[in-house]
Amino acid sequence: MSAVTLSKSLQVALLQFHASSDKAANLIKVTEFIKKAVSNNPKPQLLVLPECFQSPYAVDQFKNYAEKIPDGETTQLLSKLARENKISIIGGSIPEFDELDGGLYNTSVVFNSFGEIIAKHRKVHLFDISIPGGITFKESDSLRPGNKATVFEIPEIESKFGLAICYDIRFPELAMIASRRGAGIMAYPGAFNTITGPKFWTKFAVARAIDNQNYVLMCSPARNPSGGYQSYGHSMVVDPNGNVLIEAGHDEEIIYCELKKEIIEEARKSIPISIQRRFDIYDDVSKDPIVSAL
Ligand SMILES: NC(=O)CCC(=O)C(=O)O
Repeated sequence: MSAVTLSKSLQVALLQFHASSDKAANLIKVTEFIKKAVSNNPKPQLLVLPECFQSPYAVDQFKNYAEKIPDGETTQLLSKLARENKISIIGGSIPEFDELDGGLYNTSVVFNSFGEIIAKHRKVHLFDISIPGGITFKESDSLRPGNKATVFEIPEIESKFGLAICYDIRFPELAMIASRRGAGIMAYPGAFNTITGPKFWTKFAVARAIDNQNYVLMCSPARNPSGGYQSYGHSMVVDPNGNVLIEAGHDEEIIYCELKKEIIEEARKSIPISIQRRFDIYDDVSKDPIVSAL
């Protein structure tokens, strides 16, 4: 495992708000939430947005909100907001239209504090489920899956991250790959719902944190009673020992948290699972996967 890359202390903010069917209003809302978050004292160094923050979370709607990246208006707006506010942003996710292959993807774009795109993750595991009497959802009806794990570094805040989207959290490999490649933080923009959220959301956040002894950031849309898909909310930050440091309710709010490098180091030193792996009896998933930032 590479040494963990995290500045001594990092201030983060998770912005929990809901989207409506009005894209222009959604872009105004994200602008307002970012302005509010950066005016906090202490000012956060990194903002995390929710999954699908400029569109409804609906398979038959993604095409109507999809944009090219980087040319689309949402990517341009986040770049400008990152630059103007001198802040790094993990840009939740938006439906992306790729004109080269004609596909739609659920894509998260990351900006440094100069507004430059430094990472892009396309949701790898699509949310295709059917729970009798509960919820049926089939992202693959309109989306294509991404084909790589995403690990990136933000030099200005001296931190390395893994990035994945929502349902991706059910597959521990992406977080393992990131942590073994030096990430101290795993970020998941995600929109669990009122059926699977209460059962699984916190458990997965804690599991991915303990598996890898890293911080986990989960940023959800707020619940929107007048919308269709009901997001769970409960954005949270979990520390490397599996403690939930802060948790939102299900309404719109911003939560702030300080992440500390020494907590990761202590967790990994005192219970050194990271160096006790038995790759002689099972494979190291971080060895030759397809990984990149962009
Ligand atoms: N947006 C999603 O991928 C939802 C995932 C989810 O709810 C789950 O239970 O997993």
